[in-house]
Amino acid sequence: MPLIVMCGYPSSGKSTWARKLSDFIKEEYKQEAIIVSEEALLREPKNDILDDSRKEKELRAKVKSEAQRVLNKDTVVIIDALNYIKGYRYEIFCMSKAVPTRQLTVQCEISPQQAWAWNENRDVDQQYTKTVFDHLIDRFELPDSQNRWDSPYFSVLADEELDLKAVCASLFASKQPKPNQSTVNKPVSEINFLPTIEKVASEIIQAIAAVHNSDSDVEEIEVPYATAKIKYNTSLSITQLTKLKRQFITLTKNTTTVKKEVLGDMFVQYLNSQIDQER
Ligand SMILES: Nc1ncnc2c1ncn2[C@@H]1O[C@H](COP(=O)(O)OP(=O)(O)OP(=O)(O)O)[C@@H](O)[C@H]1O
Repeated sequence: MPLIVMCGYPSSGKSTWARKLSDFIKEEYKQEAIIVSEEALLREPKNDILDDSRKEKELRAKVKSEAQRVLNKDTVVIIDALNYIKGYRYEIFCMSKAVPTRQLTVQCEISPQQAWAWNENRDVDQQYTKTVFDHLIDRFELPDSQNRWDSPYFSVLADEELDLKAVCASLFASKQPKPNQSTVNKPVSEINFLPTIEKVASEIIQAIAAVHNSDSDVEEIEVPYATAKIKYNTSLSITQLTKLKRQFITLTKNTTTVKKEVLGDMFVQYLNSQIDQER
């Protein structure tokens, strides 16, 4: 069943709306809606974790693997977390595709000033410190409805009600393509997935390696099998790129709906999202 990705500044109402959505889905659709809560997975005070990039990364990984554990075709899952990194949201999108299930994004779209005011009114043990709060706001990569992984996209402003009916209509309306549906472009899984993705990803990495070796001063690299370009980052070694290739293959190998024609662009988007996280 589908996945809802909550997103928003710290203290912007994500948990409040996640609970309301979950209740609405249970009441109106008689469906279980599990909330995977970042807060519930904290093993230390949240400011200590969010102030430490290694611990924060571990927390993100925990949230993702918990969502992956409960995500199946029968349960709605709501990820109630900051979800502020574009590349991380893209990884979640790949995870949904692998099930396959539908995914949508709900952003609590309030101003930093409003979020800080709500933060100050919380119980002290739930408050963000000013340093952590400002740091998160600075690094926030807002969702963009033009991105496939942020779409369908819904937002709720500070003084508004989220349109729960519209969210659910979008969530339950569109049926997932059947894995064996016959289409003009065969899904990769039907055309010998592993050799195909290996070949596409390896040739893309070779194109990046060629630029690495030539010492060229470029910002973007054109690669085969993709219309999107790679954002060039000299600090990313070929060993790291090869590791990212393996991660990408693991993420997408159970996918039944991806067509061969889009694999190259998917891999480029994956690499770019990882490169963004390295910056
Ligand atoms: N629409 C609203 N009007 C006024 N206060 C609100 C509103 N929505 C949430 N709050 C308050 O703001 C605080 C933060 O809300 P909530 O926990 O839902 O945010 P969050 O984005 O999940 O926070 P966190 O970043 O810690 O996960 C709470 O005290 C909550 O009661």
